[in-house]
Amino acid sequence: METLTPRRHGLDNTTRPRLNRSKKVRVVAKIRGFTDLEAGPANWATVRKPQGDESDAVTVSFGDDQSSSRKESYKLDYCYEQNEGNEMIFAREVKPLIEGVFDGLNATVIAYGARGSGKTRVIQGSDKEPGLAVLAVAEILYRVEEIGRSISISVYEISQDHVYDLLDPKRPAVPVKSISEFEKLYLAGYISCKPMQKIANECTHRSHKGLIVHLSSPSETVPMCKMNFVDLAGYEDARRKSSEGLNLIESTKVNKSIYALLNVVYALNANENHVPYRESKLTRLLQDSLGGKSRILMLTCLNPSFCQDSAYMMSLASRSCQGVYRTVSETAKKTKSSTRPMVLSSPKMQLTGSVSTSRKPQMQFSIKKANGVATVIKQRKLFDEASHLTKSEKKSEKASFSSDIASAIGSSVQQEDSSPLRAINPQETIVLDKSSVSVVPVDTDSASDSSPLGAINPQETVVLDKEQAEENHGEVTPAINNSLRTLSEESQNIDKENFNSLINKDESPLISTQLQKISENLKSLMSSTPICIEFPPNNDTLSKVQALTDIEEPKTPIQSIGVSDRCELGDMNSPWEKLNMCGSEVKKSYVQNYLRLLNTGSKEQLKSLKGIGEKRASSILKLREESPEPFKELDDLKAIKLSAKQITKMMKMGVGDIFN
Ligand SMILES: Nc1ncnc2c1ncn2[C@@H]1O[C@H](COP(=O)(O)OP(=O)(O)OP(=O)(O)O)[C@@H](O)[C@H]1O
Repeated sequence: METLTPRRHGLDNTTRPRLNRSKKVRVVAKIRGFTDLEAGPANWATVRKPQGDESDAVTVSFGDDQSSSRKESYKLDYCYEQNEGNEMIFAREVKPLIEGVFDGLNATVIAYGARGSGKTRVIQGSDKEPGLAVLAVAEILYRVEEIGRSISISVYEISQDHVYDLLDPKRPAVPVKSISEFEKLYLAGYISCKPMQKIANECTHRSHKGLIVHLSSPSETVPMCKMNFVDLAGYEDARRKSSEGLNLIESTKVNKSIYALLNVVYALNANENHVPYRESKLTRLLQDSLGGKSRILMLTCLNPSFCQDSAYMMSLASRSCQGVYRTVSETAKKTKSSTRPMVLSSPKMQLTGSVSTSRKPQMQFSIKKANGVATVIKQRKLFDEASHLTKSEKKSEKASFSSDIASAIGSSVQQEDSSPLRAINPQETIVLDKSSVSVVPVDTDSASDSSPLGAINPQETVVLDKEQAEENHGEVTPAINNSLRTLSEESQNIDKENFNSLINKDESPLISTQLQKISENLKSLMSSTPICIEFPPNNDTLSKVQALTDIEEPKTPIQSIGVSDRCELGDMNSPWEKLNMCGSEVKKSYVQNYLRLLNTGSKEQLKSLKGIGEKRASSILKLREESPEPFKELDDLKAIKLSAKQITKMMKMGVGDIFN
């Protein structure tokens, strides 16, 4: 890369921002240029820019008017197309942030998007085109020289929740005097093989990379200012890969930190009282450059060749503009799964593969142990990997947070109801598998945890993989207790007593029996997916979960979907009620696992199901090509020409088999 001079790159002080940049967060998109292997033009997205008033939002629409019955449109502050390069983004978006940095306001530029969507090319640049970070440092250096201040930089990487200093771990920041010096340090840090990679002897892992430019303070009374550039690891829907072990954990962590960041941006944009910085290492690290009077530029990178993950990222980007713009959806008459646009799909919990049939909590409690690391996370979650809702759940979620979720999952469902009612429903999934033991949430959607109102419906889901379920045959409770003990010992944040008592001894024989039956029945259905059983909640569990998660007792208990639709918490005292409760959970679990199989099973597995022959199996596979998860609820089976009556019959037969 040639040495930069501000003038050569149009960075002289006469280049002033044309737009009013008083907004705290700007969310823009960038459609990357084509690589040599790709051919243009991209026809999956239409960018509509406002005529005249540049402060109006830009609309990006997905789907083809002619062929698709449905079209999704998202509003953002701006969308840069292929022909609009880094220098233009710099002049319009980054330069105003630099102005702010010299006025004492921290700034953060974050590039995020699907894998290969051009994030690095935008932030770091290439031989032909300098990236935003390089252009910004050139500009800052030019200006500090004039006013006698100085800069230093830090370059770091976040991999698997560990932060690595890529320059000099002994020094918090390394002074930089010229752009060539900067490029040498920055690019060297960028391409170096990091500690994690060295250990694994390979350089292919995904990680977030960040640059902090520290601007010295002009006097003791004025604090030092920072400008951050973050190149997030690419989002990838892990369901499409048979991710296992480290890859799956890595993927899950990457995605989670993207959601965590978006949650923070949303909270900041919406001026919420609580901003969930503690959700991830990255947000904690950036906290002082995101909060307060800092300015943020969210740059959603889009792949010009259609990519589902890009579209999904776009829906999230638009979501983080909530409060400023709303997602626009144009839904045509047909709403069958077969016609769903790609962006409808929301990735589900990947780590455990567990299926939750109950309502989505707003605050989650998570205890995880993977690779020897145990952490406890309490999160509010607007953006979530498990943001899937059944139809009936959607109906019951007429509070405003329903529309939040719908937008977050890219759904066209638009709720105008802005009721302030929110619910809190902490859930836990206890996962036992050979490689790791973890207690993780049944990852679900959430809304603001600042609402004073809410329902608490704690449920525990025991997930065993098939083999283990077979091996255990009713040994669930001791196994869980062992896992919990390990977890309790490893985490200082967990009260061992409380945890062990989460398992209600009275229920274990029943659960064990159910587990055994389901295990046997689902054997034919499941190849690798786990089996899921849910414990009914009770008052004891409730208080324990509350104690552990620090969740305030709701002032007004509100019934939530699923278990508590039918009975008050604490009402389930009689064995008959408990049995009923388990029965309903078993049914739900069966349906969810059945749908999961339809969404993931091989053709042969599909054909082994009652009512599904060659033709239907082929049409299921075709639907899956169009949308990664075409079957979200039983109703969706109509897309493969099954009537409601046939579906009910199939389910009855299936559930009946449990008792054969
Ligand atoms: N504007 C562009 N014009 C042409 N090719 C581009 C452009 N931007 C990116 N590319 C190419 O696209 C590919 C992916 O780019 P890049 O590495 O920047 O993506 P990324 O989103 O950072 O990827 P990852 O998710 O793996 O970190 C590279 O081959 C790059 O050269």
